[in-house]
Amino acid sequence: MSEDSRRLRTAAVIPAAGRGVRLGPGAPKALRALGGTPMLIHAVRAMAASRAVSLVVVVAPPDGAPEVRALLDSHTFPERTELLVVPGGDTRQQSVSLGLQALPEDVDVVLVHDAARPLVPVDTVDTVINAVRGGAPAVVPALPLADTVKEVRPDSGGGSEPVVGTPERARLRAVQTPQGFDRDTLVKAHETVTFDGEGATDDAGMVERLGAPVVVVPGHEEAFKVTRPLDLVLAEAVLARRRVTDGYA
Ligand SMILES: Nc1ccn([C@@H]2O[C@H](COP(=O)(O)OP(=O)(O)OP(=O)(O)O)[C@@H](O)[C@H]2O)c(=O)n1
Ligand SMILES: C[C@](O)(CO)[C@H](O)COP(=O)(O)O
Repeated sequence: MSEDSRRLRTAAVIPAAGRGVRLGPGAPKALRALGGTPMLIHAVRAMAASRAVSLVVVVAPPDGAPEVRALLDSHTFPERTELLVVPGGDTRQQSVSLGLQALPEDVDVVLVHDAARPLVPVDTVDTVINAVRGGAPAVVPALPLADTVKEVRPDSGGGSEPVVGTPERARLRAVQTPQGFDRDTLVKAHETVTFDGEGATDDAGMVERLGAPVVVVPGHEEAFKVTRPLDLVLAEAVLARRRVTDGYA
């Protein structure tokens, strides 16, 4: 049996090491409550809801791995789901790299999913996995934009920014997670691609730099990222509706 034919497992890496500065003061964002349960627990359950996902690697705040392990141990997940916890880094990119390093050899498909997207539906997770299993090396769930987007020249000072252009909206997509990858492609991207400034804002962007194809599949409105306080209000409302209509825990 070749090495590749033994790799048949799908894992999810959940970067959860961010502070959540834009959400305001408090605990690290992934540990803040949504419907009385930490956002991270919702995100892990969202990945574990897919029958294809048998391993979830949680990337904890750098000094918080023991607390995150204890938190996971105090909640229930499907029996089929193995959970690992590793400490994260200073940037999202570093945290994802540290999560990838923890993957066992038999994993061939990797999802990378923000802890800050706790309510992604399982159908979206499965759509991404199926597209990777169907042969795409990198798959991104995304939605068309509601707003028109302007490209500006930032840092011009004085509170106003000159507009450089207006990209054609019909060609733009707002990308979400989980992003799905052939493991070797994603690892190569993390080992070889470097970004200046803010760094890569998503993993698919790193794979694009490798020159490998990246495809978009339909995302979901409820896969939005909890970034600012208003997002938390929306997340609480979605969760409350699910609890009434779907019996969601
Ligand atoms: N050093 C970091 C920074 C971010 N993340 C994770 O990357 C995801 C997306 O990042 P974002 O929403 O920007 O989270 P924060 O960095 O926590 O937010 P902020 O920029 O407002 O501080 C989150 O699940 C966050 O925990 C991470 O694992 N390690
Ligand atoms: C990966 C991501 O969620 C795709 O939209 C996004 O780029 C993360 O950005 P953040 O600034 O780290 O939240």
